[in-house]
Parts: sequence; structure tokens; C-alpha cells
Amino acid sequence: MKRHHRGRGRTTASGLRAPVALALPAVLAVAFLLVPMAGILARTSWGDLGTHLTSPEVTEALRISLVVSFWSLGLSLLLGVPLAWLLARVDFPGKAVVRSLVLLPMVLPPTVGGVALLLGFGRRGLLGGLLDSWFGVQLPFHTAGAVVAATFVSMPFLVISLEGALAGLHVRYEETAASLGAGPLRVFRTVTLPMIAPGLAAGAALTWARALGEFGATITFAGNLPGVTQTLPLQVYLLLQDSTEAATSVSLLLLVIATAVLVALRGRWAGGGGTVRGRTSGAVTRTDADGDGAPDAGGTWPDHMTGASAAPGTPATPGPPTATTAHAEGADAAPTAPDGPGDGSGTGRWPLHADVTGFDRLTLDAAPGTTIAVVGPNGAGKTTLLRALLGLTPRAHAVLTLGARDVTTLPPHRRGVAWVPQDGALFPHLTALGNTAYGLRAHGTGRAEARREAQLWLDRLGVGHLAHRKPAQLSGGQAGRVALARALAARPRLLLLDEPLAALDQSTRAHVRHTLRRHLAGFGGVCLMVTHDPVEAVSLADRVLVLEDGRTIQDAVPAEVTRHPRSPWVARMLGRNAWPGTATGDGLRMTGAGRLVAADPLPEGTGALAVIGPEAVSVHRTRPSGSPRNVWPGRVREITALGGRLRVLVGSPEVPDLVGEITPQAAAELGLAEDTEVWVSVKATEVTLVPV
Ligand SMILES: Nc1ncnc2c1ncn2[C@@H]1O[C@H](COP(=O)(O)OP(=O)(O)OP(=O)(O)O)[C@@H](O)[C@H]1O
Repeated sequence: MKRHHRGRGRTTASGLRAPVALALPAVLAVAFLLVPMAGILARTSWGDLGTHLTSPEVTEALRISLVVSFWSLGLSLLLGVPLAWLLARVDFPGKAVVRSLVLLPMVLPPTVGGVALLLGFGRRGLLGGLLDSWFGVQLPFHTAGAVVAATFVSMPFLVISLEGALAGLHVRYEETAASLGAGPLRVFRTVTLPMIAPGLAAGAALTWARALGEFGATITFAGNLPGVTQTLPLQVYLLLQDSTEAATSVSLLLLVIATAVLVALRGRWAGGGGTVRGRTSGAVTRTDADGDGAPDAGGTWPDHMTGASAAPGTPATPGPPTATTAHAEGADAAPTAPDGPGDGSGTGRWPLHADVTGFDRLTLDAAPGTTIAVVGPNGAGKTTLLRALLGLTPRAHAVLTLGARDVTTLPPHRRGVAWVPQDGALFPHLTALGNTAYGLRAHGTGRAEARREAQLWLDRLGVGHLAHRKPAQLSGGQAGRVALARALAARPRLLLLDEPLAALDQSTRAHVRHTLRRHLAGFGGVCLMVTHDPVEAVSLADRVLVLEDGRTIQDAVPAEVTRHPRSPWVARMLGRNAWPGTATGDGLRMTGAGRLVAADPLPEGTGALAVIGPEAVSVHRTRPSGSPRNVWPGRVREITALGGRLRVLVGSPEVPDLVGEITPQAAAELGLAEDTEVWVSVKATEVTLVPV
């Protein structure tokens, strides 16, 4: 019985049984592929193998095959890499048609491909005649023709696999590189290519193997001339007619080469494993495995590593580390390279003026050194605003002046606007030092000088001892600080931080916030920082810009926003109760239902927001008597701990949900639990009415 049961299916890795109906055809499929290969192995006359493979015809054909396949690979790389990049990164009309065209040689019978090549590049072909009369180039019956035929059928393998690798490479790495001052070609050479190198290698290996095995298009287009176009597959075809054993030996050679390529790739092509995706700092946890004293992930930094004390010999004041860095002529951003204090080209203080239109519609003016927290609900347009300032989105357009320079029409790499995306987007193939030196190199600073300056910046941010680590060996907080060092080292005139502390745990956050504050204090440009964290907004920023639907709801100093939030969303973000409504003679008639009495009413009919701090909400078990004018019955819906206090969410039939803050001791005395019936009261003097 047991045996019968086992025979019905095998257990899979996930513990599921593979049904016989699937397992059987799958096994048959493997056998179907295996039998012909086994046939070659079984019928090879091993004793004659050496003689067969060293015959002059075979060695000559092998030579031609190698020449043709490597030239074909070179040609495929030259043409295919840019084509794959274009397909993956640029939207253009007819893209689907171009992609189909690339795929066509993969599905076309190779002999048809050969005929097509004859009609295109043959002596009487569309272009062949011109090639002959203008350049004296004839492709058919020449080795060059065999190269063209092999490239025609093999290049699609490169384009397709590379396009897949590029699609897996998040575009923010390239965008960040541009924001550090690198032009498109430099970005491609120093970021894109290294990051897709495994995918490129896999595609190249496949392309080469396909070119090596090419037969149909070659014989049709280039003929079968010994020593000129006769490659190994053509040799196999010839040998089959005279000596099956010799044909088998050469087939074995081609089989071994193809297998070796596949083994080397280890499924990379099919599985997309050639793509480097980089790290997402939030998801990575690292330990200090090499024992160099670097903090572990999620751990806290000792004070001496939070930037409070810089490395020996390093000045503790922020600001560009050297005053004399040369900018080479002809560098990517040379004409508009951001100038640092003391570099002879500016004062190092850059006020900002921006007029944004499109999805975001706002005007922003800020003095040098201002840090602005950009807050707002999901979809408010925060990221769009940042991308508009970078010149990276068509969804909004920013007329942008930084200092005396209008950068509106400049491409992203010439604006002097550095961007630190949420996960830092450190380039995974470069060390922390290489990452930090990136912007300096892009601006034309020499290698040694750039590395020296980069080291100073890393020291300043308290991560100098990690200079030689790759991003994958850094914790989230360390990576965040390297990303900040990298952005500051590029000497931007405007710094854009997208949720700089989002990936950190609470205790690490406090340390990094402290470091960030210190270093932003010395920055001569404006810093815009998107955040969802009220503490971050209030503690790091000089101003808070509240966005909703792409518009400015409020732009004020943190204290003003905290006291008089002009949107329910901000009030709630800051932990306050906020009820919209219309002012009445003595307070507010709320939108929906309910009334509220306020000590300082607004003119009747004014649209207003009633803001009540949670500490001003009293919770009782019985209806309170005495002075409070605002008393409502309710039921406890939720109790959460916040620091040493408890936040009690009360639902009431008379007013919107209300949050009160009480001590654990008071909660215990009142016997509060979820669902307890309570009364809540708020003094009229504790209600602030804000006109909206
Ligand atoms: N590429 C895009 N194409 C079309 N609409 C987009 C695109 N990117 C964003 N949007 C839309 O634009 C609006 C603003 O998006 P944005 O990403 O700027 O908001 P956000 O404030 O950054 O939000 P979140 O806090 O969720 O990140 C949203 O309605 C969003 O759906």
C-alpha cells in the first residue's frame, strides 16, 4: 500500500506532491532532450577522436569558426548594447515594432535569414550593390559574409538578455549618478554597464555560442568555401556524407563547447540572475563580521561615531573639505559645475527660487542654508516636486534659480541639484569611498584628489572607517550616511533628501538625525527633505512645506505648523485632533455633525479647523460636572503606548474620533480598556481655531 502511494508522485521542495500527470510528461521531455545527446556520446569512436579533431580540414574549420564567432560577438556588442539600452530606457514611437524585428531572426528559419541577407547585402541586394561600388566590399563567399550571417542570428540573444538585465536595474541609480554631475555617457560607462555586467556576460556567452553553431544563414549567404567561410557546423554537414564517425567527433566538440557555456551561465539567462539590483537598505541586515568595530545593523553608534567628533586631523565644521580643488576642462559638468566656497567662483551660498507648474503648482523661495521639510499625504506630489527640481519628470516643470544661476533649461547633471533617494541608491559595485568620490570625479577632479576629499567627507559623517566596504556590507544607517556624504561631496547648490531616516530603527534614527542636523547646518544651499515623520519635520527643518494635491497648504516654521496646522492631515501627523468646520458665534459647527465651543471664536461663517492637543482631552468614567463646555459621551476604541504615556482613541456619536493622552496611572485608576464607556471633555480655552 505504502509503495503504491509513493509511486503516485514525488515530494517537491515545498512539501507538495508532484502529480503523476505532470511528472510523467516532464520526465519524457527530459528524456527527449537527453537521448540525442546520449546518442552522440554513445556513438563517438573515442579511439579516433584525436585523429578526427586534428585533421587539417577540421582545424581549419575550427579556426574559421573562432574567427567568425568572435567577430560576430564584437559586432553584436557594438550594435546590440546600445540597441538594448534604447529599448529598455527610451520611449520612442514604433518601439514594439523594433522589438519584434530584433526577435525575428530567432524565429525565422536560418536559411530564410540567409536568403534575406542575400537580398539585402548580396551583390544584387538592396545595399550590396552600393557596398561593392562604393567600398569594393563583397560579403557573399567572404569570411566577412559569414560574420554578418552569424551576427544576424546571434545578436538578438544579446539584445534580449541585456534588455532584461536593464529592465531589472532600477533607473534611480542612473538618475542619482546624473544628480551627482555625471553626463549620460559617463553614467552608462560607470554605473549602467558595471551594474549589468553579469547580464551582459551571460548574453555575450550565449551570443558567442549561437554564432559558433550557426549553419543555415551562413551556408545560404556566405557559401561553403574551405578556409574562407567553412565553419565547424558546415564541416559536420560535409563529413556526414563521407564519414559518420568524424562528423560525430566534431559534433561532440560543438556539444561540449555549448554545454560548457551553459554550465558557466548556470541558468542566468533564463532566470534573469545576471541582474544586479543593489540593496534596499531597509531590508538588509548586516553584522560586524570582520570585527573592525563598525556598528551592526540596527544598532546604535557610540557618540564618537555619530559625527560628533570627526576623525583625527579633520575639521569638525561642515562644508566642502578643500578650498582648492581643480575642475578639469571638458568634464561632464565643467561649464556649470557647482562651485564650493572658496573655489573662486562663488560665495558658496545659494538661495533658491522655484516656480513649479504641472501636477505641482507652487512657488518656493528660500534663503541659503534653509532646510525645508516637505510633508503631505500619499499622492500629494512630494516626489513629483523633487523630480521636477531635478529635471527628471515631464509631470511638473520647475523654473529654477539657484544663487544667481537659472538652471531651468539645464539637464539634470548640470543643475547642481543632488538627490539622495530613499534607500540611498549607493552604487553596489563601488566602495563607500568610490561612491563618495563619484560626484567629484564627474566634475573633473583627479582620481587621487577626489579620493582624498571623499575620505574627508566620510570621516566627517562618521563612517570614514568603512571607506573600503561595498554597500552590501553596510548597515542601513551606515549606507544612509555614505549616501549623504556622497551627495554633499558633489557640492550641490540644492540638496534633495527623500525620507533620509525612513529605513532606520527608532534609536538609530535619533543618532542619525543628530548627525544630519549638524551637517545640514553647514550646507550653503537649500535642502528639501521629504518626510512622513513629524519629529523629523519639526526637529530638522527650518520650514515645513505642506502639500496636498500638488498645492501648498501651508509653508511656515515648525512651531507655527504645530500650533496652527492648516490641514487635518498635518494636525494628525503631528498627533493632534483636527476637525474641519465653519465658525459660529461661539466656536465651530463641524463638517458632518457636532458643535464645539472655543474661547477665541473666528468671524461667523469662516471656514476653520479646530485643533485640540491630545493632552488637553480629559477622560472620565462619569459625566463631568463643572466648567468644561465641551463634553461628549464615547467609547474607548484603542489604547496605545507612546513614550511614558497612553494615547486613548475615543469614538463618540456626537463628534468625530478624538485622541486623548493620559498617564498609565490615570488609565489604571479609571479602569480603562478597549470598549469601556467614557466621557471626554475639552476646555474652550484649549481649542484653537485656525482659518483655512
Ligand atoms: N509616472 C507617473 N505617471 C502618472 N502619474 C503619476 C506618476 N508618478 C506619480 N503619479 C501620480 O502623481 C501624484 C503625485 O505623486 P507623488 O509620487 O509625487 O506623490 P507623493 O506625495 O510623493 O506620494 P507618496 O507619499 O505616496 O510617495 C499621484 O497621484 C500619483 O499617482
